[in-house]
Amino acid sequence: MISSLPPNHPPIPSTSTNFPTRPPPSCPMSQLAATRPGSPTATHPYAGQTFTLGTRNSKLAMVQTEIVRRELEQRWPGCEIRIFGMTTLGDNVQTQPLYTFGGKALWTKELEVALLCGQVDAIVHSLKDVPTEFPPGCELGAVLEREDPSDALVVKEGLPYTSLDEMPEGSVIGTSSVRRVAQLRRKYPGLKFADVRGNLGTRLKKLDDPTSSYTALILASAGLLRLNLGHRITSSVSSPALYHAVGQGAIGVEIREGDQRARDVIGSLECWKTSWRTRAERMMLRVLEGGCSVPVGCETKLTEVFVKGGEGDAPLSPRAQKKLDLHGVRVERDPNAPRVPVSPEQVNDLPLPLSPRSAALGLAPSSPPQQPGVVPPTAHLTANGASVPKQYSAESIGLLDIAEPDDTTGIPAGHPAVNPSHVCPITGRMLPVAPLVSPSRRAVALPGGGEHVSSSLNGSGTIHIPPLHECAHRPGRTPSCPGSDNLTHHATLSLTGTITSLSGTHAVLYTLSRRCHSPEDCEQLGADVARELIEGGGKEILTELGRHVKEVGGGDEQHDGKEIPVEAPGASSPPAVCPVGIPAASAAAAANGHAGGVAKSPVASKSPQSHRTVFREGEVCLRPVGW
Ligand SMILES: NCc1[nH]cc(CCC(=O)O)c1CC(=O)O
Repeated sequence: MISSLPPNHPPIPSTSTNFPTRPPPSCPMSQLAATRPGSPTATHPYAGQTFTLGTRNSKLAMVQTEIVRRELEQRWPGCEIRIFGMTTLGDNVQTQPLYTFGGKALWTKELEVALLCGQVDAIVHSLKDVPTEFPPGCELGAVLEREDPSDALVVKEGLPYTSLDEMPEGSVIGTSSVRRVAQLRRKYPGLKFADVRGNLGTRLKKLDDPTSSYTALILASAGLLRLNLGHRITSSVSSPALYHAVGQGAIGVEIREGDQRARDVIGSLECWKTSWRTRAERMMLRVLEGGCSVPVGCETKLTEVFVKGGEGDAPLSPRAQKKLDLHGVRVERDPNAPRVPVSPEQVNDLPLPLSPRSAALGLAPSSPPQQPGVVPPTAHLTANGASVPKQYSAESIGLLDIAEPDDTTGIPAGHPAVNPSHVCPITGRMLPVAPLVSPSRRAVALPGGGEHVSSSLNGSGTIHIPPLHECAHRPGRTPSCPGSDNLTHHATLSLTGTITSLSGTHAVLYTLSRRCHSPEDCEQLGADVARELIEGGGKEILTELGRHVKEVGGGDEQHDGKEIPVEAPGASSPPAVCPVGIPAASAAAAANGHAGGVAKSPVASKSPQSHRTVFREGEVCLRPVGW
């Protein structure tokens, strides 16, 4: 185990009886903390205590747990962080295709027992493998910043292919995931898909073995990157050909329900953006009643929105919140307008309507970057005209205009606020600047303290730069505000969900983009997308898969290298016709550039008898390019 760790990786103990003495934390932030009043120091209430992280014995699980340990040591100096490795059912059953043996807790059950009996204080998981519902007594303590969530193509050593498109018919792609098989069969009906089991190292060995039939594997990019195997990624396989798994690329840490110490300690690791995105994804899967072994793919995009009443302020009053909900891109479909494919990225870049104030000032809204040949999304969207001026009265609700800041800094390039003393020493990123920067790049002062620096952007207004201790990435939030970073977050979240039949012939996809103000809003978005998918034909696809699994499941023969069957034996009829299902051939043609007519709106595609999708204010639902 240790000999095969990535270069420069610290040694990893495999049992709790073999803990090395940890060196004193060397993080610059902890030193900074010790010298700054009001920030956490080694005298926090948990100093001197031991905290044990449980995880699977696989190399990836151990590397991810090391990441968690390092982060905790930085945030909680004086705590001893131990690692305890365990084997799970998923590790033991190597001969049966994963999707055929029931139980969603394949990788988690044994660890949860250890957690509940106090053997460990937290469990470090790949969030993708964590069931959407926790057993009684367990809860999710934190979700860490996401690694690349995409899937990756890894071609056998010595073969010249650089993408799936280049592979000859009959090439064998190794993967044990029904999600990958189903979606890729849809776009590449000529390829063969075969099971491949074992940990990442084992799979790569099987791939490179010249006697094996595999041409390539599809694996999660995140796992390869975390194991320093990024050089094996031949290319990324992402939407619209392949939507990634729910939670893919994120590390989730499970704790005992109500364990305040764990909530404080583990909660300090939370990345709110990843958490919001994965909450939406996981709620979608939960409503679909699927586990990690269902052909459900997704994609999320979160764009932070800064509003007055944000960082450092008290939450908005219910009245202001209600008005805020009304502030957004209100769109409805014009049935006569031409349908134009729009990518999920573009959904987030939809131009915002002008506030009356901006309009009065003659300010232009920020325009999204346009791809050559792609008609701007507004071409088939109509803002709900008459009520707009009233609704978008930013002044009346104390809301600033909204712009798309640079995701990492929130500061427009060249702004005087870009000053090295405001760079977070943990992430190396600029501290967030709030409030935002309107389409005209104006900014105003926020109440609630902090440094106020004049902005010369437009010669008006000031900009709020939080002092270092307000940095969202600061180490261990003080125990006086456990599990909370005192920030009020607002974001536009876009979630695409897709369900594909194992044969690749039936698929349903739905995208919804909505302004969210809380984690619960994100979950609601996930539930709404799930409902649309179910009503759009996803239910039939999942039911059919369930039948198939029942029929082929239960066998214990060696499955490695075996082709994954298209349908259950005897179940030759396709799933009940799905209203928005798109036959593989036309979908493949669309993906190859003959997109005409594929960007069918879910609303338009539904018969009048079936339910009608009513867009709520602030929602956008569009079909991505190539689907
Ligand atoms: N079920 C296996 C699993 N669980 C998490 C990862 C990779 C890391 C991640 O997706 O977060 C993998 C391997 C893979 O899918 O290639």
